[in-house]
Amino acid sequence: MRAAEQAAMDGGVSEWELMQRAGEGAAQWVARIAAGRAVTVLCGPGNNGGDGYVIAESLKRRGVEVVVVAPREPGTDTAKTARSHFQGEIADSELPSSQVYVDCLFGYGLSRRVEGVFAELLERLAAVPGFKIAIDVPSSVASDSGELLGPEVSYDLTLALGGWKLAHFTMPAMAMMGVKRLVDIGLALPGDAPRLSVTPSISAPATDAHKYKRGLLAIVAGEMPGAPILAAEAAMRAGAGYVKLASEHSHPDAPADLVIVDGPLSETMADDRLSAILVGPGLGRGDDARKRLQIALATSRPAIVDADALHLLDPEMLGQIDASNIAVTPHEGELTALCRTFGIDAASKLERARALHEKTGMTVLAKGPDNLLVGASGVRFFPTGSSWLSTAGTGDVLAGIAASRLAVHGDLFKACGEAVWLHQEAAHLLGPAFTASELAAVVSEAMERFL
Ligand SMILES: NC(=O)C1=CN([C@@H]2O[C@H](COP(=O)(O)OP(=O)(O)OC[C@H]3O[C@@H](n4cnc5c(N)ncnc54)[C@H](O)[C@@H]3O)[C@@H](O)[C@H]2O)[C@@H](O)CC1
Ligand SMILES: Nc1ncnc2c1ncn2[C@@H]1O[C@H](COP(=O)(O)OP(=O)(O)O)[C@@H](O)[C@H]1O
Ligand SMILES: [K+]
Repeated sequence: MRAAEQAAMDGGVSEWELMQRAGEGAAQWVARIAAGRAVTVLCGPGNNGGDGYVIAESLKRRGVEVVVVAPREPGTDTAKTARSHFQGEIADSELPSSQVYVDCLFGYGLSRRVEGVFAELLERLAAVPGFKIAIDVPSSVASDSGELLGPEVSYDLTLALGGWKLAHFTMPAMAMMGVKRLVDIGLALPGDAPRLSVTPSISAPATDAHKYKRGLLAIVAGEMPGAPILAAEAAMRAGAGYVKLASEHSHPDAPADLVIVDGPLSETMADDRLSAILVGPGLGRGDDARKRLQIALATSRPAIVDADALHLLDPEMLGQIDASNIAVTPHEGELTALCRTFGIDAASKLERARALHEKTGMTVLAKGPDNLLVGASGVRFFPTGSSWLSTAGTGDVLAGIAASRLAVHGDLFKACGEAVWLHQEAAHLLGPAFTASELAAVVSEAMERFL
């Protein structure tokens, strides 16, 4: 953001002009929400506070009753300019009772824990009823990590200024932001900046499609039969023309349309029509599992590696293959295990996922409420999905969808992104309290949104 703002200023747009755009853009939202009700604006000492004075003045001009609470005088030149343009009432620390609150204490300049008068104000803000709006980011949130550096306030709306910050899509910060909207202030973000994933567009099979052309996916089963079946159920509904389960177990409950191959894995993997491989769900973690993983990866086919397999991957195994053919889909615990194995010591989820990608060449989909994808096309965050996804087996469904998409087009980064969207849409269709197999069953219905 600082680079983008600097570029705009080098191009002749002053910081004051940017602040006016940000403040006016935010004030339009606030005025609509206030709908005639009184508004209290909390202004901090930096440019986030400056935005607050612009918002307050703009609201006043529109006839809205406004009180500014500012425990400190502005410290930056631009915020001082903004302050001087505000003609209304300023209180120094008491939070008046109001129906709409606008929090402009700190933005991306927050650099240490919020304490003293600012912490007290945020604690009071947390306790009062009313509609609460965070400007740019909630004031106790570190915008680059999503870490909480002060009192937790539950906001109804967060207005990001000029561009999304990492905190907008990272836990724990994103959970307190309410609805999120972006206020455009005319900045051009650098091409390699982390971005929000855009809704994918999925094509129906070509007119001349047949099952192999649409993609043959092999799912490598292992010790536990349930997980690969769940993945297969999802994969059969996510685009691949042919899904095979390579298993040495009997699967009496497997659907009739799933082909189960029980011969030696090396023979199944020798089929040169294979477009993609999924290995990990239900694999087990013993010697046999390790061998199966090695056989699967030795094919050099694009692969989704998930669940148990994430505890077996190590630098030695990757040393023998082209790891750029692999996407891993770890949850928090699996990401920690991978970082341990590959000697990565980084603090935030983004830094860990990025380091894992850079060190190994693998595409990394670090899943969870704050899904994050790092790979050949950069970094992508995703809109928040249904928290009902937090149930056993939904990870297997995600892996099945990703592997199926991979079998269709062979692009790891794209497959992982599409999988997150399809997974979330399937959850959305089901509403509350579904099971993983119900989730797998509606993946084809979810597909409709993206065709
Ligand atoms: N630079 C620009 O071009 C623009 C910036 N804008 C706004 O400016 C914000 C960033 O402004 P700043 O960089 O001035 O930073 P902030 O306004 O976020 O806060 C920084 C100020 O607070 C102090 N501070 C940091 N942590 C503190 C703590 N825990 N307790 C007490 N004081 C603390 C700092 O020393 C500094 O004075 C953005 O979030 C956005 O709202 C917008 O106006 C758009 C244009
Ligand atoms: N609170 C949540 N909000 C949104 N999505 C979630 C939440 N918790 C989990 N998920 C999603 O559900 C899936 C869970 O996967 P995982 O942890 O591997 O479960 P399992 O191993 O039981 O299949 C992931 O895709 C994750 O992103
Ligand atoms: K703020």
